[in-house]
Amino acid sequence: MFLSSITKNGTTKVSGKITMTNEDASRCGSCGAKATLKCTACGTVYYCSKEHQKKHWKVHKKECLPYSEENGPQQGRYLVASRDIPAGHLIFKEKPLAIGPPSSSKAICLGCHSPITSPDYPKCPRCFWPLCSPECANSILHIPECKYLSTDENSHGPPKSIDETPRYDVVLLLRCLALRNIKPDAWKIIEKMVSHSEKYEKEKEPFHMTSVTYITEFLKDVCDVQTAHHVRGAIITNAINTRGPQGQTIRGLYSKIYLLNHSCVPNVTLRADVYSTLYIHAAKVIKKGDPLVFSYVTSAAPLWQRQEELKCIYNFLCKCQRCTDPTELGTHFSNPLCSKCKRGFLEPAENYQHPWTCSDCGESKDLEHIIKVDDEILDEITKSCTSFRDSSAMLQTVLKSYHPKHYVWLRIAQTILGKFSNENDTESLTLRKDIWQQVLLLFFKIEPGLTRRRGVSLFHAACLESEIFKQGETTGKLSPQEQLVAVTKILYLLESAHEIMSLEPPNSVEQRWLRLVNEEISKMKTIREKLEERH
Ligand SMILES: C[S@@+](CC[C@H](N)C(=O)[O-])C[C@H]1O[C@@H](n2cnc3c(N)ncnc32)[C@H](O)[C@@H]1O
Repeated sequence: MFLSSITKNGTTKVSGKITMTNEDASRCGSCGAKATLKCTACGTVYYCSKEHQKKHWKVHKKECLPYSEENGPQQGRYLVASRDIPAGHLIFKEKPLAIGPPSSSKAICLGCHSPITSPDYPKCPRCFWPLCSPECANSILHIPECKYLSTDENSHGPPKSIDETPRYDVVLLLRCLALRNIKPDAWKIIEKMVSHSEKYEKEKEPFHMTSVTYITEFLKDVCDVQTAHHVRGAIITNAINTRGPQGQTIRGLYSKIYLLNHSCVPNVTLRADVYSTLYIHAAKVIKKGDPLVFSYVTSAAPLWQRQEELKCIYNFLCKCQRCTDPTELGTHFSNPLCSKCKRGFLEPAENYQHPWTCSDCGESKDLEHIIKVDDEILDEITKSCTSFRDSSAMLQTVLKSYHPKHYVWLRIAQTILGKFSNENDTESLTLRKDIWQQVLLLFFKIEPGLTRRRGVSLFHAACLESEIFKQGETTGKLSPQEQLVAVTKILYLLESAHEIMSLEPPNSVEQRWLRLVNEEISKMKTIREKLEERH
């Protein structure tokens, strides 16, 4: 028959685009009869025969998703590209199953998620939690948790001020639990999520325990302790942070996005609109069979910081291409120069915590020592960053102890760029532009492709080039030919930034970047036209 090989998750591949499934029989997408074959590419549509699959392809190809779900012993379930996906392609977008404030938040309205800034905020008449207006007490968003929160007879839960507090952690937890009755299908997905709750329970992690104790001991009839541990763990492991219209942080759980596994060399990007709909794009060309991965932690953190966070929150050791290469893809992002021979770099063995050994002379140091030296240097330089010229001289000094793509260099570079963004003499502009270009080269390695970080860096580099061009134009230092070359370079940078920024979803806070890039592009095009006319 069609059978040729067995895949990891117990399905049997056939030539072409169809798979035998040993799941319960479903209905044929073409005729509605009982079906035991399913589309291999997306795994969502079933067929009773190969012929009916062929017949249905005209309709299905418009909806056939470019990914499918797989399962592995180490990494659990994950999504895999079922065909080659071009860079920038919108792989899918998804609305949240449930949204709520992050685990720790300043006062935020539970009816509409607006930040609350006045200490005289209105309170919900039933549960006494802060709102932005009395009308929000009856918002659809607030009703589900209000039912539970209002059983807190002694008002242990409501925040007592507008300051940041972890009390908001329970809100999303209760909204998820409310789905058991409101949306049972969504609840089934949450039940299946990885939660690592045994770990949180065993370690008695204080934030976890406080929320679980509150909803099981102070509120009536919410759920049993095991369910509370699971849901709280599932939120911590799977929720994604987004931003509301006023820039406020909100977190949400999603029905497919949670299946994206982690890599420190991501190939997809997540972008959100203000309604927390997430857009998943290919950051670069993704080959058929590649897992779809994004980074759970910031790519700008050194190896040990990324690994500790992944272990502590997500309970695994990352074995991605970047983490297993002792030079982190040739960047030496976490490797200091050996202080003994000054030729080699200190590199970790398989376990990042083992003594780090010089690649040239074999000298070794403990991770603790490396972190201490990095912290001291960062502290000293950040404190003495008082003038732009001194700071950029320090950036050069740092290169005596670190590679130009090391994270200590990056942190100092970012501090300088932030602190001296208004220094506009030609020398400072040129130095800042050079720093941005080095930052860009680094991100090209650690956050490659169509990522927002690269888009923003390209835009900043273009704006500095543009400022230098304008000063050269005013002082008459540039010949018409040199002007044309400079404008062409600026337009190239801006158009590269545009390619990335155009992936920002409609109704997103980040659309402002796209507007800025578009404005600069049209200004530069007008200048180029005038120059070409003169030429
Ligand atoms: C958001 S979930 C991803 C989906 C998950 N694999 C599942 O089966 O539901 C995050 C969890 O997946 C696992 N995971 C994600 N990326 C991994 C990786 N690169 N290596 C090992 N485990 C990984 C970890 O258990 C992590 O806590």
